[in-house]
Amino acid sequence: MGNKVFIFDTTLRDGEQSPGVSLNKKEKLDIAVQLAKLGVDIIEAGFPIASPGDFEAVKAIAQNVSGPVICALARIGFGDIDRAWEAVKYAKRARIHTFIATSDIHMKYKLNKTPEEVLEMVALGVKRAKGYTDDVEFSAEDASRSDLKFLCKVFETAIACGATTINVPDTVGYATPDEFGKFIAGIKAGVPNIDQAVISVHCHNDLGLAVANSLAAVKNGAQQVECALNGLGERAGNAALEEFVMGLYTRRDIYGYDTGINYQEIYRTSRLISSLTGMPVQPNKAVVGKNAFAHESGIHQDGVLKERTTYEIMNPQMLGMVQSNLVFGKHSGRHGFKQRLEELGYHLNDPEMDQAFKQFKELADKKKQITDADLQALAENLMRNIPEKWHLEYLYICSGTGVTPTATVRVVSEDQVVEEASCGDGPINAAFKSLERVTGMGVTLQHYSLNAVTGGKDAIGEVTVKVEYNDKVFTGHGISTDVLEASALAYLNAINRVIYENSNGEEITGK
Ligand SMILES: CC(=O)SCCNC(=O)CCNC(=O)[C@H](O)C(C)(C)COP(=O)(O)OP(=O)(O)OC[C@H]1O[C@@H](n2cnc3c(N)ncnc32)[C@H](O)[C@@H]1OP(=O)(O)O
Ligand SMILES: CC(C)C(=O)C(=O)O
Repeated sequence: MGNKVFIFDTTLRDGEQSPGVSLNKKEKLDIAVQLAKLGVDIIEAGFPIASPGDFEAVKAIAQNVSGPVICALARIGFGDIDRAWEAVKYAKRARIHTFIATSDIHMKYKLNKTPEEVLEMVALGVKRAKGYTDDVEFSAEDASRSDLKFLCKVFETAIACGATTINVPDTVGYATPDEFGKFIAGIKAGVPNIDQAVISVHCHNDLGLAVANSLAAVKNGAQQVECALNGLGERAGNAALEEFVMGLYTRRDIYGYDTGINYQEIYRTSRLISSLTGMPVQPNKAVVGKNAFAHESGIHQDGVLKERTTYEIMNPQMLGMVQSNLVFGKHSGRHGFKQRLEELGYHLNDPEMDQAFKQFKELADKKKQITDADLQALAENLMRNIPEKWHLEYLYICSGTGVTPTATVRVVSEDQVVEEASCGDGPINAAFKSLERVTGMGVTLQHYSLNAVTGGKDAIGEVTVKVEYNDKVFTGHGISTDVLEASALAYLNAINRVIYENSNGEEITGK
C-alpha cells in the first residue's frame, strides 16, 4: 500500500445519478475504457439491480475492461448482492460494494429499522458478498451524521464478516474539513480490527467542501478516495477526481501521497465525459475549465510571459492540454491533420479519418483558423456517431421581428426523401417540430444547451439536446458554425439514437 491513495471512480454510478444524465451501454463502456487509461484503481460501473440496462452495462464493462478492479453497487439485501455479482463476476478483479445507512435519521425515517437490526443486516449482507468474492467494500451511508460509537461497531462487524474496504460517506455533504479529518481519526482509533481493511471516503459537495474533506481524510488515515470526473454526482456532485488528484500532487509537500493516475489523460477524460453526459464543464472550473489556465489581465500576462509559474501552480501540458505549433486552416493537408488529432489523443480508423478530414475542410471554408478545440469538437462528434436512419439534407429557416418563425427540412434515408415545414414559437422550435414530422417520431425535448467551442464570431456552436421517448432519455449532439443548423443536427441525432437503440433491442439506462 505504502504511500499510495487508491482512486475509486464513481462517475458511472454516482456520477450517473446527476439529474439529467443518462448513459447507454456503449457510452458507459467508452468511458470505462478511458478511465482505465486514466489509471483509476477501481471503476464503480453501476448499480445492477437498478435496471436491466445498468445490469448489462456493468456486465459489459466487467467483460471488456482490464486494469482496474470493476465494482458493482448493491443495497445490503441478498437480492441486490446476488444481482451485483451476476453482473460483475466476469471481471478479472471484481468487487461488490454493499451499503446501508447508519445515521439515526436514516435508520428511523428511511429504513424504519433499529440500530440492532441494521447491525444484523450488515453482518448478513457482508457475509453474502464475501461468499462471492474476496474483494468486498462496505459503506455506512450518511456516516458523517452517524453516532461515532455505533459506526465503529458497524465497521468492526463488517470487517469481521469479510469487508476489505470500509467506506465513510459524507452522503449529504454536511461535514467540514477539520471535523471530517477528526472523524476519520476517530474511526481509526475506535475500530479494533481496522488494520484488516482499507479506509475509504466518499464526499459530496453540497457545501463545496468535497475535495477539501477528502484531503483532510487522507491526512488522517484514509487510503481510498471515491470521486467522479468533473465533480458529477447526486445533487451538487461528488469530489471532483481531477481536483483531488491534482491537490494531492501539487501539495505533495504536505500530503506525501501518490496516486496511480496518468495525469496526461485528465483533460481528455474530462472532455469525453462532458461530451457523453451532456453536462458542460463551467469555464472557471478548477483544473479542467476553459479558463483554468487563461490569463486575462496585463500584470498576470506579463508575469506568465516572464516565468509561467508566477501564476500557474500546475502545468496544463501535464494534464494533456497540448499546445500546437501547427496552425490549421483550409490549406492544411491530411498528414498534419492526422498527426495533430493523434497528438490530441484521437486515434480514428480510416473511414472515420476520411469523414473527419472532409468535415475539417468544410469547416475551414467557413472559419479562417482552426484551433485544437475545433479539432477536438470534430473528433468527438465523430466518436459519438451512430448509424443514421435519417440524414439532414436541407434546412431553411425564416425568422425575425414581426415574422412567424417557420422551418422547412428535408431528410433522406436509404430509400426515402421527405420534406416538411412547420411554424414554431421560435426558429429552433420550428425546426424541431419539422424534424418530428418528417421522421414521424414524437419525442419530448427535456434539455437544450449551446456551447461556443472557441471565442470569436466564427466559433463552432456545439448543441446538446436530451429528448424523452417512452420514459427514457436520449442525448443528441450537433456542431456547426451556424447555431440553428447545429440545433437541427443535434435534434436529428437524438431522434436517430432513439431509432437505433430501439431497433437494436438495446436497453438504455434511464433513471
Ligand atoms: C447514497 C446513494 O447514492 S445510494 C444509491 C442511490 N441510487 C439509486 O437509488 C439509483 C437506483 N435506484 C433504483 O433504481 C431504485 O431505487 C431501486 C431499484 C434500488 C429500488 O427501487 P424500489 O424497490 O422501487 O424502492 P424505492 O427506491 O422506492 O425505495 C427504496 C427501498 O430500499 C430501502 N433501502 C434503502 N437503502 C437500503 C439499503 N442500503 N439496504 C437495504 N434496503 C435499503 C428503503 O428503505 C426502501 O425500502 P421500502 O420499500 O421497504 O421502504
Ligand atoms: C452508496 C454510498 C457510498 C453513497 O453513494 C453515498 O453515501 O453518498
